[in-house]
Amino acid sequence: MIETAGSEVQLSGVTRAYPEGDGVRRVLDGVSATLAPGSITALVGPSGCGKSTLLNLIAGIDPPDGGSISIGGTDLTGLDETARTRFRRRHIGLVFQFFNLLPTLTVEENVLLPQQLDGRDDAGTAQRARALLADLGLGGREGEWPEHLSGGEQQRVAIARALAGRPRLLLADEPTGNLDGETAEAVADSLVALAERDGVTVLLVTHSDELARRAHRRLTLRAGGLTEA
Ligand SMILES: Nc1ncnc2c1ncn2[C@@H]1O[C@H](COP(=O)(O)OP(=O)(O)OP(=O)(O)O)[C@@H](O)[C@H]1O
Repeated sequence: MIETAGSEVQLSGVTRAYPEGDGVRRVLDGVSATLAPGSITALVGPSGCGKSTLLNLIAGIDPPDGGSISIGGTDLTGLDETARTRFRRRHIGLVFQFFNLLPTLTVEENVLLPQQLDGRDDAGTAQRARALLADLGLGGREGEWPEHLSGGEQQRVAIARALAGRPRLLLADEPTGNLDGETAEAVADSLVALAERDGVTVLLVTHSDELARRAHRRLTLRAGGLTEA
């Protein structure tokens, strides 16, 4: 049993606007929610409503214009960019629609990269990376190049990379959006099963009802705010 406790995520009055024409468009207009530790939440909503924007704010990639984002008691909005990057590397796993694997690194090197960047690549890390790849059906594929893998296999590598550092929070932006139906279902099952096993808190942006159904909870972002649905 792996001991990883997910963090509680608290969003309070989060706002974010982008320039539009001569004015600004308030994409997020006071978003508040609490994600329970170890919960899996699907974030849905119409195209352009701000789902990726919100995910990027929670990841600390961008700061919000207002409000606060707290992960496991750490207020991200109180951190500068360097500290947010360090926090993200240490505590947050990210999965993207287009996998974002580095083509010049092998499968295992891709999985280990975030921890190398964080100075945490010891023997235990490599062991966990290999175990995760095996859990994801990629045992024996560690030395291959990403481009030799199918889309579903590449996304499994990205899931291993996201979980290898024992994150407290996993953020996934359309993780099955670039996969065909059957592959998408298998990848979704793996992601949910491993997240539940590790007890990691998960927020998944998705247009897929199949994926949203696997979550414990569904939040809809519409007109700048979140509703339970
Ligand atoms: N860097 C930016 N500069 C200006 N406008 C932006 C920027 N990023 C996003 N936007 C705008 O903010 C709005 C929300 O974008 P976002 O990508 O967060 O939506 P989304 O809900 O994830 O959409 P989709 O489901 O289509 O991926 C869109 O109107 C988009 O054009």
